[in-house]
Amino acid sequence: MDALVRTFNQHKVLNGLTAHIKRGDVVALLGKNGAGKSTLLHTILGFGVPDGGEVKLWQTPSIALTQQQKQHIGFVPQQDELLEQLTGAEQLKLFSKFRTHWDQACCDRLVDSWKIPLNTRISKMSLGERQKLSIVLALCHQPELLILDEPVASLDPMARRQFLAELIDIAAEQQRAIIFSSHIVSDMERIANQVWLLKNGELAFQGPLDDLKESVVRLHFPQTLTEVPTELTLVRRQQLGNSTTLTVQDWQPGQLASLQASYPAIQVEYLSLEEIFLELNR
Ligand SMILES: Nc1ncnc2c1ncn2[C@@H]1O[C@H](COP(=O)(O)OP(=O)(O)OP(=O)(O)O)[C@@H](O)[C@H]1O
Repeated sequence: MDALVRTFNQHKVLNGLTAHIKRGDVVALLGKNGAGKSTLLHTILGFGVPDGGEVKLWQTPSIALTQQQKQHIGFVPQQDELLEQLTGAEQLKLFSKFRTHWDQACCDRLVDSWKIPLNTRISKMSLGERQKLSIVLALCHQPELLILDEPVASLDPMARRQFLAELIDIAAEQQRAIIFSSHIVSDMERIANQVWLLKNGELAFQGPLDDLKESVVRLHFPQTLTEVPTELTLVRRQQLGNSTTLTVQDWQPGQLASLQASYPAIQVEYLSLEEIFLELNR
């Protein structure tokens, strides 16, 4: 996508986003409630027309994808789009009929291990059962691009783990691109290799997860700092008794040596993705 803009009621929810994905990428899409994650995913899928810029999949604008290209996309929406009046089995049969690459063995395996009650009418299924069924539909037609909008919100911890294991297997094949939004940041940290961090309509960070984890750190000084070293990009300062902690971004490991010249006891703490997300959204 290039310079992508989406505006609702004169508010630019997406304000000029540029990013690219390729096979093997597993992108964790992070952002607070209302940051624009679903809007971005829907626009990538061609469900909404950009107000500026463009999104292309396989060199085709998303809004002009052919039926054949759409066959290569798997999507788990935040709110499922299952047909209430059908049973699970009927829904699977109907969906698979229109998919050229349907993998029945994958479907049987997931339905069995997730104990999806296929004979139950979808309107009577629990939220978690519906979410599992949506995931089966998205995963088992072997899409080249898999887009998951909060796919685990209603899953119990066991099902969540099984789902993540499936996703890790799919990601390991390096044949697909996955974009995954979730508020369970620790899950994303286990499977993602790329991060898009949406904030105020822009990508506050986009790039490899490892780069993000190296660039946002906490520096512990066992003394009260009178001033913040000018070479640091400060995110937050905390004072606890006589020690000072600085959370910084744009950290370069090479900076440590020069800081140690003035502060020999300085310590660097690397953070989890969840902590980084919280720090950058404070
Ligand atoms: N069709 C629409 N019309 C008007 N405003 C919209 C529309 N779709 C989204 N918005 C607004 O755009 C903003 C982003 O919404 P979006 O659903 O993309 O956020 P999100 O990051 O997915 O949030 P959450 O984490 O709560 O699911 C919100 O302020 C929302 O009210």
